[in-house]
Amino acid sequence: MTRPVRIIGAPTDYGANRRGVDMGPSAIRYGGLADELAAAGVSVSDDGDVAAPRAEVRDPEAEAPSEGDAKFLRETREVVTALSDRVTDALDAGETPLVLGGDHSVAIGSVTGSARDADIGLVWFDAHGDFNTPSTSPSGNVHGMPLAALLGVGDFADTPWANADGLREEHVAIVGLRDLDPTEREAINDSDVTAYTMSDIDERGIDAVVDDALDVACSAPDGIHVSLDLDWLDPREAPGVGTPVRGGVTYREAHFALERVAATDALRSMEVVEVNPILDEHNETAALATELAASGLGKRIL
Ligand SMILES: NC(=[NH2+])NCCC[C@H](N)C(=O)O
Ligand SMILES: [Mn+2]
Ligand SMILES: [Mn+2]
Repeated sequence: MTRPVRIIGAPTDYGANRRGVDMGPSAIRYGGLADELAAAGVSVSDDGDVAAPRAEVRDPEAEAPSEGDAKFLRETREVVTALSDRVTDALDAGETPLVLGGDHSVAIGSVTGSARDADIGLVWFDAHGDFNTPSTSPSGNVHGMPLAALLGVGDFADTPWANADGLREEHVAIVGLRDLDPTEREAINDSDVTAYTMSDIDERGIDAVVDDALDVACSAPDGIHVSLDLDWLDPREAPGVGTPVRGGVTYREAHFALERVAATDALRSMEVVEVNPILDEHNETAALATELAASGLGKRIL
């Protein structure tokens, strides 16, 4: 990893219906991110946070927060639009953007920013498909929708602020699925996205699955974006997440996967999301996010 890394915080919890995940960027920085990366020989700078307006302190003259099928969609749009520009700026400067969430809706900003004028691949490490749309979502929470939004699925067709220009379904791999809503399962099956469940990992091992997923993403010409939702890991390893699901990958499997990411030399941009300090135990999930980001960016044991 020769390119410098630029950290960009996206402190929003609008997509998770307001539950504390907006403190993720602070917790991850506090978990020692800059030191961890520096120790790995990565040159790193911190671009601070994008503005994420607090619903509580909004100008009373402003429009009321949006509700309905997708909660806080207008607020989410504000944050991810700003994030998207910051990510593109980092890439234009020859740096690798590392986005700190925030809930997973921030991926709409990171990936649109990374896929501007570039045909990129995407690996989505997650217990969930995040493939809902406003009309199919059972919760209305936008963090369950970013992948569908980026790909222009269903209601998200022709939503320029949320659709990633240079991203095609053929170049997207989801890894570690174990919790899907019925309509999401259908939409993923109908798409050209490649999806690997925890059963695939049980059967074939993390190495075969991750290598196949990376092949899918790396078939895009301009590098890959890696989106790491901390609920990808088993909740015993990562308790500080809002939507934990039993039966996730282990600590070692997660490091292995991110080391493989680094080995491709194709990493263009990355994000770690869904760290919720309110639900965490002694910041261990934030510290884990820090470690895994470092592995993805080239940290080696030896
Ligand atoms: N990024 C996440 N943690 N997503 C969880 C989504 C959970 C559920 N499928 C929903 O749409 O509400
Ligand atoms: Mn998830
Ligand atoms: Mn997710």
